[in-house]
Amino acid sequence: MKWWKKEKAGAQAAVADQDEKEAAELSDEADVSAVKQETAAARDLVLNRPVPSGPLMNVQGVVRTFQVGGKPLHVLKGIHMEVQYQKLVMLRGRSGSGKTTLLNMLGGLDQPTEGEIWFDDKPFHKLGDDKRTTVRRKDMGFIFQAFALMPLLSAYENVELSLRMAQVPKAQWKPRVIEVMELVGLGKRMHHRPFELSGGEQQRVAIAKAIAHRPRLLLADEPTAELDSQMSAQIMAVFKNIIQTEGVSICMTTHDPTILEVADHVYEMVDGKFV
Ligand SMILES: Nc1ncnc2c1ncn2[C@@H]1O[C@H](COP(=O)(O)OP(=O)(O)OP(=O)(O)O)[C@@H](O)[C@H]1O
Repeated sequence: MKWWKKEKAGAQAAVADQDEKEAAELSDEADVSAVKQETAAARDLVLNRPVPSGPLMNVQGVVRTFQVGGKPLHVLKGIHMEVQYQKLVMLRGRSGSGKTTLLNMLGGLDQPTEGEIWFDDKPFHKLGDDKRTTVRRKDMGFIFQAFALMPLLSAYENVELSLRMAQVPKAQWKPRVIEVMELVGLGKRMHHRPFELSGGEQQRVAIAKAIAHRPRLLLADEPTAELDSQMSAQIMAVFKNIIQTEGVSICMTTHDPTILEVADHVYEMVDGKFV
């Protein structure tokens, strides 16, 4: 497991005990239909956001060099790319080509040695740690190869946890969790725990969790790597659906040539550069 995946899992574990208690307090008797209307209104607001003509994310000349044993290791060697609003972008390349390193930059989990990353017309590469964390929590969602779900919490509670972490007001949790679980096709299985769900279903819970707080950008590192071709196709169908219904943009890495056709744009990475 890569370090930033561990960091995220650790942060979630720290609040898990408290979350389990609070999740138990949720009552099924709440007036779901009234709050569902509020949620629909919030979604309309998101979808009616004006879509600017420029890209959501613009990467210019990004270089990332690590120092390994006192020697420079050049992993990214001048990356230029764009993620347009409400599009699906794939980063394809062999293991070790630098895809995850680039995804870490896009998500603000690491910073470029050189170059610029503009997010929503703001210089993301210039922000300090705190401001980057704020942008990440509010406007970005992450999906990982290992599903990063809390095993003791139900699918519902896992998604609710992400709303708590994004500091979404508690009154919105229930309708929003139900909405995103229905969106990923798990409306009838949301009270199951991860071990009671298939790999594809667990990944759909992870998607629900990543989009629940209405991010603008979804970053996914090999989201279909552990799935068979049928489940991978389902995940890609969910991605296409949430671009339409949630107005999100997606950037994902993949090794899998069979899913490339659903991308709006594919960047092929070889040894730290696009070809
Ligand atoms: N923090 C780091 N310190 C030193 N080297 C690193 C660091 N992070 C990544 N690397 C190196 O950068 C190279 C690219 O790694 P990266 O994980 O980005 O590749 P990848 O294309 O995502 O591979 P995979 O598909 O296997 O995940 C590798 O040689 C890796 O060892």
